[in-house]
Amino acid sequence: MKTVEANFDGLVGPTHNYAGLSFGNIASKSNANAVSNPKQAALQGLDKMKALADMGMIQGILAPQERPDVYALRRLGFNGTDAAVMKNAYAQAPHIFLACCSASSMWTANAATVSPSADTADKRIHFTPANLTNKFHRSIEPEVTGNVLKAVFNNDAFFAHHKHLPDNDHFGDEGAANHTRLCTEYEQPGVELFVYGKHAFDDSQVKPTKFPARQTIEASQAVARLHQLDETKTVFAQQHPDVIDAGVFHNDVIAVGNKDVLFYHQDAFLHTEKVRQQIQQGLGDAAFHFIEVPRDKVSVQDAIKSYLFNTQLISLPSGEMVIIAPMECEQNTAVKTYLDWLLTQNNPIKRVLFFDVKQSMQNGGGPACLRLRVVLNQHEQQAVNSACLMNEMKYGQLQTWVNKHYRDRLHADDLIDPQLLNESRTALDELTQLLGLGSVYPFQQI
Ligand SMILES: NCCC[C@H](NC(=O)CCC(=O)O)C(=O)O
Repeated sequence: MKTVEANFDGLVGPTHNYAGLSFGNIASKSNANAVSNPKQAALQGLDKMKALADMGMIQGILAPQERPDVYALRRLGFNGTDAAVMKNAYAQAPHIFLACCSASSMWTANAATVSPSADTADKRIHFTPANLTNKFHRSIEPEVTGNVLKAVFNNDAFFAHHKHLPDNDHFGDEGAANHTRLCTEYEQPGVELFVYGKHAFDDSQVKPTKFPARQTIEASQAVARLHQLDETKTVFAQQHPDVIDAGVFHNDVIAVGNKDVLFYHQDAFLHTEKVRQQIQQGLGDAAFHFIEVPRDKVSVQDAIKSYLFNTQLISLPSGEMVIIAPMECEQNTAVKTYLDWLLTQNNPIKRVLFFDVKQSMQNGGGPACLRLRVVLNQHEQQAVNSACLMNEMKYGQLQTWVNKHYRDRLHADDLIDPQLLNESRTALDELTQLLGLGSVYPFQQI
């Protein structure tokens, strides 16, 4: 068994909806109040997972969270039965209520930052759940995310789990969406690239002025310390404030890397040349491919609309590198022309495959947002909870599970239906059995 990079995708939760919760994320804002289809969203996600498993990739499944989050609503002063909590919250504070209903844990690129054992001093894989402090609806994810990760990577000899960083904007952390690991072979020590949006403790540094910078350098540095990374192979790069202001709310909307390739937009970083030098230095003499997409071929606007960089750049078992892209890339002329040209060039990327993840895209989440990457060597592969891995049987079971429990139409007004909470809890209880997770949800622990 070779060392490989596995993808753990988030299962879309039964309350998937469009509430316009993410200021700075253009798709989320422009689809606010649209009617969603949780069933279709979950099935689209499963299809992508199954397709990657069929290509010979290790594909994992991460369980969604319990929503509406009545515990958060109780902390905010709503009381009575669960039904009363939901009804009163919706009547008195609809925005808070909707935030507590979001299925946003589906975007597991924001679940945690993960450092492979080849990069860490104690040679274990390190996980730090992201605190996601910048958005209230996401800041209520990290506890359960930590529970789920511990249930999937449940072996202290191989996996080290940290608590999320202090819940404060100074340590705003969005996880793997702002973290890329580059290397020659997965089992070799790599360079870990952390991309941040602002300095929290130094006002003299530039930062975006229109939209929030969700990740601070102080958070990235803390994660690097916790993960015991080699300083000579750790790079901190500032995302260009102008692209954050244009709607690039995470680095994975403007750059993606895999092995010896960094595929990024010309405007992604504030000091591009320095980033390139530091990466190259960290990797020593090894040949590296910087694929920079010029703005005159693909504008930042087209990159945001199509999610060209929110693609998964994966290495198949054959060694061939392919791009897993959303359909929107095929439909955007500038992007499709660029991709066709890219495949004719001398670089490791050989194919592009297009997937329909529209239900997720409408909230600003492309294929790469839906997955958390975990490099696993042979022993680590055996230590993972195998019930969380995708295969023919698991695919069938999960499809049946979704079809049984999920609605195919959900509007904001439907979210106060106490029946939806019951349906979700019944579904999640069954899911924890299917995935062998034990009790990870608050409703299972009371
Ligand atoms: N990595 C992609 C994350 C997308 C996510 N969208 C949202 O939460 C939108 C939810 C809504 O608007 O209903 C976010 O912005 O963090």
